[in-house]
Amino acid sequence: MAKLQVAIDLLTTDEALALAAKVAPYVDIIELGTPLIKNMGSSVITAMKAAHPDKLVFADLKTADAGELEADIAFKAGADLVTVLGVSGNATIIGAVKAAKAHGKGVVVDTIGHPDRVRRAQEVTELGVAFVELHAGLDEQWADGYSIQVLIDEAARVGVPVSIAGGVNLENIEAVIKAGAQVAVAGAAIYAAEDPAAAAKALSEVVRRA
Ligand SMILES: O=C(CO)[C@H](O)[C@H](O)COP(=O)(O)O
Repeated sequence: MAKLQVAIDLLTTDEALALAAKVAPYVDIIELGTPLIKNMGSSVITAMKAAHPDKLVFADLKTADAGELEADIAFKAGADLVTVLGVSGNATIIGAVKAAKAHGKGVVVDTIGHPDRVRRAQEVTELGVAFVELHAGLDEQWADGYSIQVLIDEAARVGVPVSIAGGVNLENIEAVIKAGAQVAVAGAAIYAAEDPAAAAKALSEVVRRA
């Protein structure tokens, strides 16, 4: 069954824990955003895993180099999944996968900024990653003419396990899942909602139904 991942793009551990407490009943994966980890360090990973041991904690490291070292830091802190950039070299991804195997955890490759997300997703799947995130980042989403449909079309033809991130919301999440994404990632649609718990609940109901 497909999963719902909340991306917590807030800036402090207290804010992240407060949001997670509201939305945890409705999500499968709790993502700690890159700015949050940069601001708070790996202690936010430890705090989130301690608060939600039954959830997968996803550390959005966006590692570009020293894959084994950075992944090891996050796994030791309590992460279940870490991200490595698809634009980095295979050696970086292989290093992170080595750390994941040592800890019994997983690596997700984030295709942000890659000119051919589908081809890179297929390539890196061979390296033993858990799944690949077809991702349009915040800056790309804010550019004129952005549509999540491009990610939905890519998911439909990629043929390897993927998540989709880049403006997932209640209007498009059904199409995201129906395109074959195993995980739908929702950030602003939850954390910026007036009632984050209600937003997460509504998204999760579509994911379970689709
Ligand atoms: O990793 C990210 C930005 O780099 C975000 O967490 C991801 O894009 C999901 O957030 P949103 O649903 O707001 O796009």
